[in-house]
Amino acid sequence: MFRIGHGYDVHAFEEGRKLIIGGIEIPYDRGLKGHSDADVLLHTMADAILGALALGDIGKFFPDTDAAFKDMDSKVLLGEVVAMMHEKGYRLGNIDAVIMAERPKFRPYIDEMRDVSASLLKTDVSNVNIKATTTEKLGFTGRGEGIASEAVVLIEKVEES
Ligand SMILES: Nc1ccn([C@@H]2O[C@H](COP(=O)(O)O)[C@@H](O)[C@H]2O)c(=O)n1
Ligand SMILES: C[C@@]1(CO)OP(=O)(O)OP(=O)(O)OC[C@H]1O
Repeated sequence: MFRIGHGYDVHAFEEGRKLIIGGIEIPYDRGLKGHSDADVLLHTMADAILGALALGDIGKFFPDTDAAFKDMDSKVLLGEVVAMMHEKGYRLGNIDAVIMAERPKFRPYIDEMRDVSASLLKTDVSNVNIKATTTEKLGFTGRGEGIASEAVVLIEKVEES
């Protein structure tokens, strides 16, 4: 049995923070504001998986009012969501994600992001697609106020042997 899920997340830029996207640090003059490390891409992937499982969203499991999740490494967050998926008897089929930002240019970092994500998702890298787009200077991403990300995921029930 297959189930699909969708994730969407936004974080505003903030000076004095590291820019962490897809589990890696991207050289840039500012980072993203958040209770955690604000890894908008990994949050989107986690939300997509929770969506496919009809379990809600990451804010339900990792509330931003809980000091335990302050400055949390989002690789840990995604790892926990993947563990939930496995506990429910599903594995990842494939995931397709997009990062929306005017700057920086993500293309040089996409392969490393895919490798890190695939390892967290416990799947082969061929099942993970990550792309980036500007929004042609339109909207909050176009004005350079923040970064948005979206992902669609397919998960499949593991057959009992
Ligand atoms: N932050 C970004 C945005 C885009 N890219 C890459 O550039 C290509 C062209 O972007 P358009 O918005 O003009 O379509 C896009 O296909 C990405 O490969 C990027 O690396 N980082
Ligand atoms: C990850 C969490 C928890 O640290 O905080 P943020 O980094 O603010 O991220 P967001 O996507 O707003 O919501 C999930 C949060 O509860």
